[in-house]
Amino acid sequence: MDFLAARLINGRLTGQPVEQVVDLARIEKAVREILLGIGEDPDRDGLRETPARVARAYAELFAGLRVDPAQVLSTTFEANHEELVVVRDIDVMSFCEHHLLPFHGVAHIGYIPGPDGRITGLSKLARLVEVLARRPQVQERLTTQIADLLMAKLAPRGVVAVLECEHMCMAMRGIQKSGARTITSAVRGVLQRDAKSRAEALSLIRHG
Ligand SMILES: Nc1nc2c(ncn2[C@@H]2O[C@H](COP(=O)(O)OP(=O)(O)OP(=O)(O)O)[C@@H](O)[C@H]2O)c(=O)[nH]1
Ligand SMILES: [Zn+2]
Repeated sequence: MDFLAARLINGRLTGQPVEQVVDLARIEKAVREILLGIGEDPDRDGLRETPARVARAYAELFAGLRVDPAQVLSTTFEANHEELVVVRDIDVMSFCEHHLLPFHGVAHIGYIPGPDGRITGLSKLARLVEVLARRPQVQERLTTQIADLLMAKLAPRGVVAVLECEHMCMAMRGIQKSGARTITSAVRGVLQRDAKSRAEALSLIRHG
């Protein structure tokens, strides 16, 4: 585990330096080619360090690829709480895998702990989002992965994940529609089966 990836899991800076796990030289070479491709001079003063900077930035932005998201949810607590827990407005910054441009917005996550009442730390929900978002993604898969991992690791009675994001590939290029937000949701367990529980969860998410 390298420094950047370790920070995503638990904030402790342990593990290998990032240079040993990401091929920075390869990224640098590719960025230099891109600069040449767009007709720039990669050797001019302002751009000379750019390939190396972009390589370091990519190592950070895609650090989630080097983390097993299940590790994030390894700490759980007993709480005997079998009611809904909702964390709203978790910041999401990810990259569409089609254009490698950012999409960003918020995630709302809710779950009903299982019969053993085990809960996880609230920050772990945000860490889970980070680990899964710092990869080439599509919003639908990111949403599904969040819900499925929570189901697998916490064995809750139900899970809901809702993401609202704006995609830079729609805003800055192509159709050039800024401000359009894409909403995706994934519902599991009792929240999928029971309309009343789902309506309660979604109303907390909408009106929080
Ligand atoms: N479903 C989904 N589509 C996405 C996501 N991020 C980007 N896209 C879309 O991926 C599609 C790729 O379509 P293509 O036709 O292969 O690529 P393109 O010619 O660059 O498409 P335009 O963006 O329409 O110019 C586009 O419609 C993007 O809006 C995402 O998270 N989910
Ligand atoms: Zn895109």
